[in-house]
Amino acid sequence: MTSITNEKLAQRLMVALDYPDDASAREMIRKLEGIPCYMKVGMQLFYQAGPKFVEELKSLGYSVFLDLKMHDIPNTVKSGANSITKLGVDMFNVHAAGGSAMMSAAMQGVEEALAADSSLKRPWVIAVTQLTSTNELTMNEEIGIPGSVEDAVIRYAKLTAAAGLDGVVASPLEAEGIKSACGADFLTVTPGIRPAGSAADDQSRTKTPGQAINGGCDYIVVGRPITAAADPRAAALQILAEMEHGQA
Ligand SMILES: O=C(O)c1cc(=O)[nH]c(=O)n1[C@@H]1O[C@H](COP(=O)(O)O)[C@@H](O)[C@H]1O
Repeated sequence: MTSITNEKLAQRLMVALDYPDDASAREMIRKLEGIPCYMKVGMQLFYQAGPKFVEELKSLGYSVFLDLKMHDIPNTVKSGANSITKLGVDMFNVHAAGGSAMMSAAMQGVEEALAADSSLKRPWVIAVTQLTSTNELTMNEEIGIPGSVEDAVIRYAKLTAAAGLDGVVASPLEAEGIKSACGADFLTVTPGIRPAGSAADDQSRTKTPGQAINGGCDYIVVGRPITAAADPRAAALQILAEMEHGQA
């Protein structure tokens, strides 16, 4: 049976609270009560529920990944990162496609917030490489990046590491390559997680929770396989069990 107090696993499952309002998100949080996990707040929920909801999650004791995927000119991303750091989140992201000046500016925004308020904790800052919904055909023919997705992801990961960020968002297929290119301590946060037999939905590059953990992913991000399940609590426990035992 899964030990739901296992702190290590608690730091490795991130539940994507992709909901249109705080009431619906709260209902899911209630169903998952006692299950150790990060909570991920994305654009849909944050644009409706805002900083207050982040505060609520923090007061409930959750670690929070604020997934707003910033991608703008360096000065704007620096200011955004500064504001996000003041929210007290544990992790946030930018797009690596914004380039190294933009990513360094994000880090500067974080540092300035910390310098102004010593009670703040430094959040992990990570960069999205190629979205897990992207396949090679789309990347080559629509986005205009040649070569394999893995090569493009690793190129972005190296750029991200050089800019001083803590890690990347990538698919579980690329985690091993990222670790060998950027070092074991460079974080791999991986959506595109689908338990065996579940629908891929709009994800293109997927692995099961067990395969992801075996493949060196540090954190796995799971939305619909938990939130759209008939019994979300059972689905989350099943994923934790698979993570713990490393089953495919
Ligand atoms: O940054 C992210 O979290 C992210 C990056 C990416 O490349 N792919 C991706 O799916 N995500 C997010 O991860 C979650 C995956 O949700 P499900 O597909 O429902 O498991 C969603 O909230 C996405 O916004």
